Amino acid sequence: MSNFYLEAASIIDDVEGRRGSLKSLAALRSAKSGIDAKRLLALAANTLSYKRALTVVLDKAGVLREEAKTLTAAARQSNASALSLTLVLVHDLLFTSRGRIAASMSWPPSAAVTRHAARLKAELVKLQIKEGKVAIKELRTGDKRADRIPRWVRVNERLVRPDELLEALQAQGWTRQEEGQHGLAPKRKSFMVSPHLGGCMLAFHPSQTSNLVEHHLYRDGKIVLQDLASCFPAEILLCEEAKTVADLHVVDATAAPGNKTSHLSALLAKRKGLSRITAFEKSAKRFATLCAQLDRAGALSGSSRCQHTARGAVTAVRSDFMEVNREELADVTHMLLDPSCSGSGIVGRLDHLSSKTALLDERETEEEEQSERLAHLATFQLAMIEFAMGFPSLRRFCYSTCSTHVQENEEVVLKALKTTVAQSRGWKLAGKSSVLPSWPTRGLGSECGSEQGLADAMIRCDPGGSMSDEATTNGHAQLEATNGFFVTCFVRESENKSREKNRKRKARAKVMKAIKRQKA
Ligand SMILES: C[S@@+](CC[C@H](N)C(=O)[O-])C[C@H]1O[C@@H](n2cnc3c(N)ncnc32)[C@H](O)[C@@H]1O
Repeated sequence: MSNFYLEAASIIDDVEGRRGSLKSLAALRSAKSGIDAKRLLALAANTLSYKRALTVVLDKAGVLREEAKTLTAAARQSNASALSLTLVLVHDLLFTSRGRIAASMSWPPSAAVTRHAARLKAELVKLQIKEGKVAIKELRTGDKRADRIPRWVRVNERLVRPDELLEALQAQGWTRQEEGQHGLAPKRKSFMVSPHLGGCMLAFHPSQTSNLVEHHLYRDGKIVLQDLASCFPAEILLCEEAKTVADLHVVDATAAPGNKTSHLSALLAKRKGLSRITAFEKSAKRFATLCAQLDRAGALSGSSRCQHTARGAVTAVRSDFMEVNREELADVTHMLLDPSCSGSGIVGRLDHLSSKTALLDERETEEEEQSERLAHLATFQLAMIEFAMGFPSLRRFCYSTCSTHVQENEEVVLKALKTTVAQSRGWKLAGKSSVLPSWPTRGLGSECGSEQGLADAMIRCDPGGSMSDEATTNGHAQLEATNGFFVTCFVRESENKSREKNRKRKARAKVMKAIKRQKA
């Protein structure tokens, strides 16, 4: 137990010293100590999100002054700071219902903090009164937008029908809440059904995440915890093909951890006609996760859980997508391209907590680094799109990111449309009518010049929800709250049409050249 607090304290110090992200540091410490990474991550993240309030309470109660010797000596054991160690202990003393700290009372630092329990609790109440915060969670300085986003759950239609699943949930005491009933967000023991994506997306109260993860429906792969926005690419990619019987070969170019791949698979399983998916992943570690997720979802080709239908079965390949031989994949008709990105749309990342304490000159360096990083990512994203555009039989592909940056979104897409391969092969953006027209927030018009059609062909989800007028009037506001996301869909004009367009473009260029020559 004592190790648990020391490791969590060290993670906090390392995050604040910018030596890595919370997640990666928790994984590292877990590998070294054998302590569950999720528990470490939860304690470090929660302590950080309450750090401001905890520091005030700690200071007023004088714990660090009075117990400096004990706390400093213990913290030194793992090179953690006495402050971070005290914060994690006080966090558990004040905020965990079962008082986890009681389990380690024989450890001097736990005993030292517990000696001040009454004073610490009194200071916490005083702070709540002073700041007018009725609930303790209002003292958090974390990302408030996270509270607005429901815990989105996708019904895995490969293994269960939505009506069957709703019945199972209701039989287990969950109630279905209609939109507008008791406000705009799902209550604790209820769920709502999204008006988007044909009834397969359910919104739960965010506090239900751990209940859902432990639920057998999750373990059996019948539900997938997946953000609403993250389900748009597969839906948009296949919406035109839902009723056709044409054979499809779909590629997921950058697949792990596999949420979008398993969604693709579920959509294809419902469709008539032959279909298969090839999913590529470059990283060995993430490839293992991909296979495990696909297996649980009953989508991994050849696995016993995938036997009920071969339609939409996934062959997972550990490979760099940019090195595949496109001629060997000459029958690929559709593709998802969801490359690595900055992840700036993901709500709840605590990176901002440490940036608040950064010195000004550090911040300037950071901005420079950030713009370099974005430029690097955008170059890689554009290269991926260009590579995809060269697949011989590709008809339609979706490009998506969980970034809010224009550089990774509108800018990359507009550059891609101007590339030689796009022009020569007739790639353009699919119109709004086949790109989830019901979704209210679209690409940034200011970035797309005068062409409103282009912006409308793109979807943007604002982190934490758009609060668009339409959403608010329809009572959907929280039912449209997602992480930040961007998606658009490229389609290929028919060969003849694109050849004709090319011919005209060349003819125009020739005339322009002749005019210029005459003027000269
Ligand atoms: C944003 S994540 C994909 C998330 C996934 N689509 C999902 O919804 O679960 C990007 C993934 O692409 C992988 N990746 C990056 N470059 C790649 C490449 N050249 N070939 C294959 N995979 C790549 C990364 O390792 C990472 O797992």
